[in-house]
Amino acid sequence: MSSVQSISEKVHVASWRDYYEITKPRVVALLVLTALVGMCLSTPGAIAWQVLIPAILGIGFLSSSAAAINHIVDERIDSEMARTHNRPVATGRMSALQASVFSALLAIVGFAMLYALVNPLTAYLTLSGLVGYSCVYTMYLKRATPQNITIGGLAGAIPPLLGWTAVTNEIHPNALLLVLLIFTWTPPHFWALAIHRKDDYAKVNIPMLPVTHGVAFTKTQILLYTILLFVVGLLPYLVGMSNWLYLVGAVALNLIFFAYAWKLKFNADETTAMDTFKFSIVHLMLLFIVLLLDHYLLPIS
Ligand code: HEM
Ligand SMILES: CC(C)=CCC/C(C)=C/CC/C(C)=C/COP(=O)(O)OP(=O)(O)O
Repeated sequence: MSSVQSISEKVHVASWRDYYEITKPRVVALLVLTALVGMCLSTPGAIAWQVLIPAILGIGFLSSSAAAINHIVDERIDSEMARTHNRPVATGRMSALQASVFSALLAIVGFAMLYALVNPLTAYLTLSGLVGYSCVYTMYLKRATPQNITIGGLAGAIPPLLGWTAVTNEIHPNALLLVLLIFTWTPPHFWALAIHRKDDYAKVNIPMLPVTHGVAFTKTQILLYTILLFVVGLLPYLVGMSNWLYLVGAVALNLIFFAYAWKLKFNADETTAMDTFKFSIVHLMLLFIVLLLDHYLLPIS
């Protein structure tokens, strides 16, 4: 490291790129997509842009704020793990104060937009997602129990409900079904990565499942969750919320996810865990796109 670089790090020279990075933009993009699908599925009609735009921005801002808090709280462990050591707050390019001010601004603007331009129910539910992820999961569960991500996953699963309530101002069972889909998807999504990064988590004493219960047990759990996800994936069709197009898409995607999990359990090579993790992201994105296509191409009368 050059001396210029080390001096600039000490005075916390954060660029716009660092601010962007601490919002976890790709995670938030997928969260917002699931919220958008929740909005669209809540009504057969079109969504008024006066609701659509503040809802998407408000949910996006509060999720980004939560992601920034995660970077602040995890400064020490992030700086010690290979995957995260170069993060803006962990390296010191950005101070915790800078990140806190940025996060607070995002939270205030996001909450105000939802409260004033969407509805208070959506504002409070989104705030509960922020508290769930940044306080309950990051500050407590992550460090306390190997079931951290199964329970904490509820915060990341909530966006379809937020989209739904933004349009209808009510908590509908179908919206909860979309939440359940993401809730069931989260363990195989994360544990596949955790297997690959097991040594990182062990080094910083974070009790992720592969560290506490071993890789073989975690692989079994991943396989079982993909079976559960297959069953949960049938529900939108079975309750009459979605049509055959969704059913075909969900069955295909969930079978592929199961095949990855099977390979991971019984025939893994060194790339299988990361391949499974990467596929999980494509899987969720396509699943929600299929929900959307099904909703608009094959409307339920
Ligand atoms: C408690 C629940 C969850 C945990 C513990 C978790 C964990 C992780 C971790 C550790 C990464 C790697 C991040 C990195 O290396 O930068 C990741 C990536 C990702 N996650 Fe999750 N995740 C969760 C829920 C979700 C949810 C609900 C979504 C979206 C609906 C999501 C979408 C993504 C995406 C898109 C990436 C790729 C990010 C990138 O390439 O920059 N995750 N997740
Ligand atoms: C308002 C609302 C819906 C908030 C939810 C916000 C949100 C960003 C959820 C994503 C979950 C996630 C990426 C967890 C990983 O955290 P980690 O600390 O285990 O992963 P890391 O080591 O990569 O930081």
